[in-house]
Amino acid sequence: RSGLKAVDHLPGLRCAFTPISGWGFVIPTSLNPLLFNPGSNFFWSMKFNGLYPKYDIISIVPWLQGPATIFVSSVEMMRQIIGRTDAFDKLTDSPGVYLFGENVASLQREGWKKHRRILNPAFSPKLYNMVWNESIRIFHEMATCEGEWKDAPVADVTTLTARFALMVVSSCAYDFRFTWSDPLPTAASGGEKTIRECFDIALNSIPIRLLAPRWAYSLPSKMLRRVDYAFNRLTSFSKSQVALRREQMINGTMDNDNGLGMSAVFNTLVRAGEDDGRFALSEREVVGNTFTMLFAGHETTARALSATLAMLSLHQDEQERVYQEITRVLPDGREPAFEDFDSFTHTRNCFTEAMRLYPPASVILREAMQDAVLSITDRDRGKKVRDVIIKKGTLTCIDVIGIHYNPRYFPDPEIFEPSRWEDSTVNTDAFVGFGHGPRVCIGDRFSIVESICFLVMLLRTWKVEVNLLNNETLEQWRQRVLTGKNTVTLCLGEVSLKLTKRS
Ligand code: HEM
Repeated sequence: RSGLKAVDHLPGLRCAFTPISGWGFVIPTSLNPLLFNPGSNFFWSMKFNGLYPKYDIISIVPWLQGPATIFVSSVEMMRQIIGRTDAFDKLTDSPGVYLFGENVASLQREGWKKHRRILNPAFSPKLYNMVWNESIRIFHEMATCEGEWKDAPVADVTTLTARFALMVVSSCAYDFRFTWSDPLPTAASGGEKTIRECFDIALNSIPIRLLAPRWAYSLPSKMLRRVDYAFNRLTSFSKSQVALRREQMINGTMDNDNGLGMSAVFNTLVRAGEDDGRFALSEREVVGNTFTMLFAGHETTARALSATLAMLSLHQDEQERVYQEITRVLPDGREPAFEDFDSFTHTRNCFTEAMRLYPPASVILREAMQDAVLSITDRDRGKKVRDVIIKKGTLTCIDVIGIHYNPRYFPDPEIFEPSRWEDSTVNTDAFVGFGHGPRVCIGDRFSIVESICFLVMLLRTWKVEVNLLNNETLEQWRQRVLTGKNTVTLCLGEVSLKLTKRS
């Protein structure tokens, strides 16, 4: 009853667990008859089933575990929640802080201001220029190591985009350089997992890490030990990098600084760790931010790039427009320069449109910090219907998929139509792929720059087509690949592609 009161009796789902919780993620939806568990994937599956029959808001009130929750899918309500307001903030018990330590993405307003202020200057045109150049270097390395895709189709293009994005973010933001075939430094002693492997384990076991109490790791469970090992190893790797960089700063031996010197993201953090003023960061905060950037900055970009390639392989006409744009901007076949970035407008529209359809960050979470008045809008016209009172402590979710597929903002929302972004009347606020308001993604431009560079480098030389497996039809390929799955980010099925060198 208190849950229903918290959401002002808004209509919606009544179930055992809120889907935005560790249990909501791991309990199988096959137990539905018993628990009515919507499961972690319900934003995706419900978009086809009319999640919002009447208003742009629904409530989820769990009767077993988790806070009362609301989901909103209109720009008007999104602004009230993640725009400039004191009524809503990041979660009090933030999973991000628990997992990584205090960091810019997870802290509530007061703590966050300091972190954002320290990090903002690092995201400069100088950094983006470097992101571009590093993307070219890494792309060439990838193409060589992959044998220029002569022998076989790519079974899942995310294996390429994920490694590419991790290499770009670790090189440009952290100065951790490694090679395509040897992803990250292996452990000094034999038999240990590489940092890259630890990264994969950690990424795939976030719900387990959140659910398992500390004492559980002393149980004889191989799986829990593996998870604990991966997180601990990543922490000690990060700490050792901080110590190394600190020593280099003190001795003046910082030679591999990629030309960014003290303004590089990692150096900015380490230097803040040395400060003792108002803008000082503790070691835990430096490590927390390091992890956050690596996690936030690579998986998301990789998913967005894979979705763009999946769309361009299905829509050959759009790919041809991209190719024509590339040959127009680079008629002499020279290497693209950062100064060309703004000229690749259609390439960028394709990337934005793919991110609209498959937003890697598919929900944005906030908590009501006080009893808050929310003006709710109706589904048909987006007009204000009435005010509701959302009680303090309610979990508030911006349903990014819900907004991106809301036909009021994007007519024929299911259709991949990059040219809709050429229309000056398009509501750009309805694209929430990188968030909105003061907590908007700090790495949005970073990610767009590396992605456009990747697409230009790939599509100028290779034609990308869908690769049908085991006699499947194109429709079966669509079903297999284009069904969103909510893990930590929204991902597609394995995007299998065929790359043919253009003559
Ligand atoms: C396609 C790629 C990316 C997507 C879809 C994405 C998405 C988002 C979204 C939706 C938010 C807002 C979260 C909220 O309001 O609660 C966010 C915040 C953030 N992102 Fe990204 N991001 C991407 C790339 C990156 C990159 C490359 C970096 C770093 C190099 C990065 C670092 C961050 C950080 C630190 C925040 C927290 C900002 C703050 O709270 O002040 N992201 N991102």
